[in-house]
Amino acid sequence: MSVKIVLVAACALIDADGRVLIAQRPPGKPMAGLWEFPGGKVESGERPEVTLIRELKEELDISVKEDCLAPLTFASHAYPDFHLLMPLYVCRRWEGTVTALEGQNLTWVRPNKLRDFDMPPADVPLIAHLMALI
Ligand SMILES: Nc1nc2c([nH]c(=O)n2[C@H]2C[C@H](O)[C@@H](COP(=O)(O)OP(=O)(O)OP(=O)(O)O)O2)c(=O)[nH]1
Repeated sequence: MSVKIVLVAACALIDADGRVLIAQRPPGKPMAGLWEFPGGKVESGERPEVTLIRELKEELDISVKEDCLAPLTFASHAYPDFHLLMPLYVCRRWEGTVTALEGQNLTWVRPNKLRDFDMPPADVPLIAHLMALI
């Protein structure tokens, strides 16, 4: 049986206090209300770093340089209707002020508090990697 693999690039923005930005998926979308790392689907022919730079501008109004995106780990998770493959980058440096351009709720959280937020199941194993990093 074939499975649809969906490639999503995600980023943990980390502020000077070691807090990570998460965003709440808006109503109407799959997994609405869950807290996730900013990012989005990698379009055909697009490099994941380019996806992230594009999504961070569209969603958060910040400019990120490619050499400020450091790969940390990835999620590989079987959802009922697709398989998610999601590289997680970290970024500590950007230009501009983080602004919720799509009306999404945003919050900055210490990694050891991420478990207090409902996140997509694919994201749960990523928390330990952020705790180890910060
Ligand atoms: N951005 C992001 N997506 C995540 C995370 N964890 C996780 O399972 N996902 C899933 C949710 C979606 O199925 C997919 C990301 O797609 P998306 O946010 O660009 O698209 P979407 O579901 O709104 O769908 P679409 O309308 O753009 O087609 O990856 C995460 O931490 N960040």
